[in-house]
Amino acid sequence: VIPGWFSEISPMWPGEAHSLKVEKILFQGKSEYQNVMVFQSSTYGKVLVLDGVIQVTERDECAYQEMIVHLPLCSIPNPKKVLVIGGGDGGVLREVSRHSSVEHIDICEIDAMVVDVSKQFFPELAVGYGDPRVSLHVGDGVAFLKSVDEGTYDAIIVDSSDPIGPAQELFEKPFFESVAKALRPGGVVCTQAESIWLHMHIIEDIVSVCRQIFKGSVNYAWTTVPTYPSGVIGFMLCSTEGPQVDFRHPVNPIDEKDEQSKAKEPLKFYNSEIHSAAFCLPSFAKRVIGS
Ligand SMILES: NCCCCCc1nc2ccccc2[nH]1
Repeated sequence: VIPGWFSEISPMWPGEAHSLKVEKILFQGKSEYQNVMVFQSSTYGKVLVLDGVIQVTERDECAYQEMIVHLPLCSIPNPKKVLVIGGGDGGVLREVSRHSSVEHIDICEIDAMVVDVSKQFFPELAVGYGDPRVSLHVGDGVAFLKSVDEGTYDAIIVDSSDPIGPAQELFEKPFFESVAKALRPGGVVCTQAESIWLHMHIIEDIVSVCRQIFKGSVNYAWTTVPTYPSGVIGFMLCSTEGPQVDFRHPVNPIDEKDEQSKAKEPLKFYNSEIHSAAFCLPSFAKRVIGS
């Protein structure tokens, strides 16, 4: 261990470790589910770490939060009811609330410490909790989905950590089946779906499960996040049977028309061109994922 540096060593990326220079450790705790740490980095702002894995940094979180939200929500004409599984830092909520058509946002986060730590150290992420349309449920997303009526949501966003730890069940077939049930016909889901450089086997399994369950369309998109190992992370975008969803051509572009977005910081990463480009894959990934 080099003093003053945080190295992200994890079985999720064997043989490599991204490092950030540490100015000061701001919080260290152990919740019911995981170790939680916040530190001030020298060049990426504040950093949230769960069980030794970087979840967000102030400098590059926009690339992840904006894409995981606007790729699904800009692909359907009029999203009204949205569910977020995970996402306890609040960044996803901030992005969903840019859509003026949205009437209600449920968020189910298993770890209350993540919510509290975000409110204390990441105000520009936790701002998402201030939206009156938001209702927070602290608990297991698997159980929450079993409790909702069929066809409740237009969109479900699964902003999970990784299959090692509390989020493990969010990568398994029963969970995807309950997501499909909770969506209306032509509803959409977007899940955190690992890295094509590191996790092609995990992605292959997720794609095959999704193709069995989601009879609309199944797509993989990706973005660049410098503080995620391999510099990229991807998303599964699926729609249920019903009104066709063409994820590659946003029907509901987000721009200044949404008065909510006027009240907010302008988008730093997402735009309609990068939306379409996100679905273009390198050949080694296309062979596995299919187009
Ligand atoms: N909710 C935050 C999503 C990121 C979780 C941590 C993480 N960081 C990653 C880097 C590469 C591939 C998958 C990853 N998963």
